[in-house]
Amino acid sequence: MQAVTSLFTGSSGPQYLTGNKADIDAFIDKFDVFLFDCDGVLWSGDHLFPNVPETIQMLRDKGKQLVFVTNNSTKSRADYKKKFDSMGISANEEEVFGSSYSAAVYISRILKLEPPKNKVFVLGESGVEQELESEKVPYCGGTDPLLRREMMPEDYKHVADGSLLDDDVAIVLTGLDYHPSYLKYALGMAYLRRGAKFLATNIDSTLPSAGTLFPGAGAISAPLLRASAQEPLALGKPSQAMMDAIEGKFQFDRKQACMIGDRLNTDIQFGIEGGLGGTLCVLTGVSKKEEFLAKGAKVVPSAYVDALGDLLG
Ligand SMILES: O=C(O)[C@H](O)[C@H](O)COP(=O)(O)O
Ligand SMILES: [Mg+2]
Repeated sequence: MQAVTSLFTGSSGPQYLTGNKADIDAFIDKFDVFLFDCDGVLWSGDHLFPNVPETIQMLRDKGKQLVFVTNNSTKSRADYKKKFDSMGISANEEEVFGSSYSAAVYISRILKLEPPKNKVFVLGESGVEQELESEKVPYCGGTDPLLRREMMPEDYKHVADGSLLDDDVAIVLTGLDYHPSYLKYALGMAYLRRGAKFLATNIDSTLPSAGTLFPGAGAISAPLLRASAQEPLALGKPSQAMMDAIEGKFQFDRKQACMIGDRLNTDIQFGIEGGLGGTLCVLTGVSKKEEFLAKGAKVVPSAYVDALGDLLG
């Protein structure tokens, strides 16, 4: 893959901003809009990183437009509003654009499948279900307690003869699922073999939480990729379908926008491929500075900080 570097990456590589107030202020002044990743930038699971609410407020006080762009599909925009409130972060539900919403919008407004054959089989949590509901897209699977059980001998026959399948399913959508089961995978595979479209909210391999890494959405969908020999269309970062939808909803000049994230192959690549004015890598999550400082690094941000709170200078 051709190296993708940000417009503002000086010849000397990405700018290290931590501890340099003048450079921080100059960097912030370049942009009117900040797209914020969440996991690994604002928090790690339920652990809020230091000075995050103050940093968000500082940018608001400078009149910056903020959009929260997360690949974490387990929560809906309404759920994120609750999480922001619980952590004292001033943010509105309308400012959230998650991968579950991105997938729901793609299905309802781009695919626009005709009922009744427009149902989605979900391998994921309630965030996906809530966003499908918000777009009036029918679904099954997901958090259905009937699927959180052992595969029974008779299930094989009922999957094979179709009696356990819903004939209206036209899409299999995978996200981060904390309750995967062999039965869910068996149903997902049966729908794909019937010709259902294979979509994913995102395919991040890992999830940063509690200061370490856990299996991510991509690890959850991997068994289906292997079993079906099909690749899903991923609608989260770095998908440019998501960037186009965000630009359409929030109306901003990409050159005046900066993507802030902790992961090179989602957040930073998303900002760079989207032609944004800049990207800022925060080192409290997945990616390490050695990855983008290395000679010939493939994805290089414009600048980086040790932690988001460093922007307070
Ligand atoms: O596995 C996942 O889904 C990701 O690790 C998680 O969603 C990342 O969320 P983000 O950093 O985009 O907020
Ligand atoms: Mg992240």
